[in-house]
Amino acid sequence: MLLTVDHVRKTYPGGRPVLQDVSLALDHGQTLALTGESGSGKSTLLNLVGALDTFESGEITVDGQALSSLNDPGRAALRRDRVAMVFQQFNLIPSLTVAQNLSFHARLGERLDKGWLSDLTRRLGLADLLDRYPEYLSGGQQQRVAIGRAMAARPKLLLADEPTGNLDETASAAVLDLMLDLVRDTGAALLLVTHSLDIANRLDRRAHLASGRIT
Ligand SMILES: Nc1ncnc2c1ncn2[C@@H]1O[C@H](COP(=O)(O)OP(=O)(O)OP(=O)(O)O)[C@@H](O)[C@H]1O
Repeated sequence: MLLTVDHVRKTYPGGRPVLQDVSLALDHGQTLALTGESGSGKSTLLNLVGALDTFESGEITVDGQALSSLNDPGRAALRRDRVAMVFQQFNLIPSLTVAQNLSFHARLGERLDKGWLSDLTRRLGLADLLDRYPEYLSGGQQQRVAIGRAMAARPKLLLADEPTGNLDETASAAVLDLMLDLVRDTGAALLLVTHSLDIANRLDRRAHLASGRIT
């Protein structure tokens, strides 16, 4: 298994547990849609898997690494080398051009493969936009850059939090197609949070989060 989430519990300070007892597993190359009501903890779970936040009990393993055993540098290395994230708000770096955004993560991990990057740029339709800054791009273009930035380092696991949530129907369809193609071609696994059943149905499996558990 590439990812296992085993009886994970997460409580934010001063609150009730958001995740009570969450377990799921994802194999290499598999795609899983995570659905659930607003506030059910989907982003929380994604952040835990992406080692952006910690949990109080249970265990998460990513590519054989138990996250509870990692210190801050270990978590940073996991995010740099094996996991990539795409967010609803795109989260591009505004002071960097498209070209610089695209290579940013791969450079950090010293995993920049220029042939792959130019292939990605072409596939994502970004070749004519490389010198632009994010504020001069449409939402769909920004999300294509974010996907390119995520996939440039060839992550084993892509985490996507409502990646089409800010896009119109046409741009959503294009972004989803590109993301699924890239994930399949690179053998990456995908854990994708969505409110859309249509999107969830395009993925291999579906998990629903409610009352702090997968149902
Ligand atoms: N940093 C935080 N500190 C305290 N509470 C938080 C924090 N982040 C999220 N929460 C709370 O945890 C619960 C789950 O939030 P989360 O964002 O994971 O849900 P979600 O399922 O992704 O929701 P949505 O679909 O609306 O994005 C919510 O009640 C939220 O208010």
